[in-house]
Amino acid sequence: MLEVKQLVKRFGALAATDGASFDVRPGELHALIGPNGAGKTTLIHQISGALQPDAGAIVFNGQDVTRQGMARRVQAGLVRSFQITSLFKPCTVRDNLVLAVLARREGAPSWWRSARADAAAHEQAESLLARVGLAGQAHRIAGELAHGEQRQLEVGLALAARPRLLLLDEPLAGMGPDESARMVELLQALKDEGLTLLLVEHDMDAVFRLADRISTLVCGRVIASDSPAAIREHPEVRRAYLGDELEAAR
Ligand SMILES: Nc1ncnc2c1ncn2[C@@H]1O[C@H](COP(=O)(O)OP(=O)(O)OP(=O)(O)O)[C@@H](O)[C@H]1O
Repeated sequence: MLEVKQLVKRFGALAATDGASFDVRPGELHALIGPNGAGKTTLIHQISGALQPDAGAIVFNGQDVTRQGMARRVQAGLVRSFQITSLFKPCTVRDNLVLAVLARREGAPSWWRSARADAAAHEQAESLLARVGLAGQAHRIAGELAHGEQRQLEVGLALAARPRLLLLDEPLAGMGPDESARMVELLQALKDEGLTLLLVEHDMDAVFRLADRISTLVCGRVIASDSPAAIREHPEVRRAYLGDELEAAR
């Protein structure tokens, strides 16, 4: 579904990605791991279209999207989860999702109709609420949700774009154990629906529980792409990053 080929992104003298290559297969949850500063976020930004690579190629469903902008990629189904800062914090959870559904609709948005009166958008928003585990929270103000719930809503906003591949950058960051468990459950449910996911995550427990395959990025290069079992035993991965983290996740 996604082929990342020899991506290079330089910031001055630093090559944040330095010939990174890996692929994501349809229906899999693929995790991207690596030490701090390895280039994971820079890689995700290039895949989503937020950053232009200096060299290399990104192929999505057989189409070279390397020079396409973010909006075109989203239309094609390559969607990065929104950041919390793009929630409409003064609005309710339901209104956030209704607006996301309207924003992603094909063709010109019908702004002359009241968003609140759009039955189809409401129906889709209700289904998204249930999918991300916020069905009981529809009337709450988004800015007043707990951190973990805001991240669940953020996934809901991304799902409103009907992704074929959903990119998630550290969805468990800053969460307590209960919030993490809920997000892991949500990611597992999305995977069970058949959605393809690419996940950057430092929580090795979650990564090894959820991932079908794992790519390890070190100094801007993917040094191994394999099953969790093979990555766990991979000598170079253990040496570069995972020795201690893997023992803890066992
Ligand atoms: N806009 C930028 N300008 C200059 N240097 C940058 C920029 N963005 C990232 N870098 C540098 O590129 C390298 C890779 O950063 P990146 O954030 O992609 O790593 P990461 O693997 O996501 O790290 P972490 O796990 O800590 O989030 C780092 O050395 C970082 O300081």
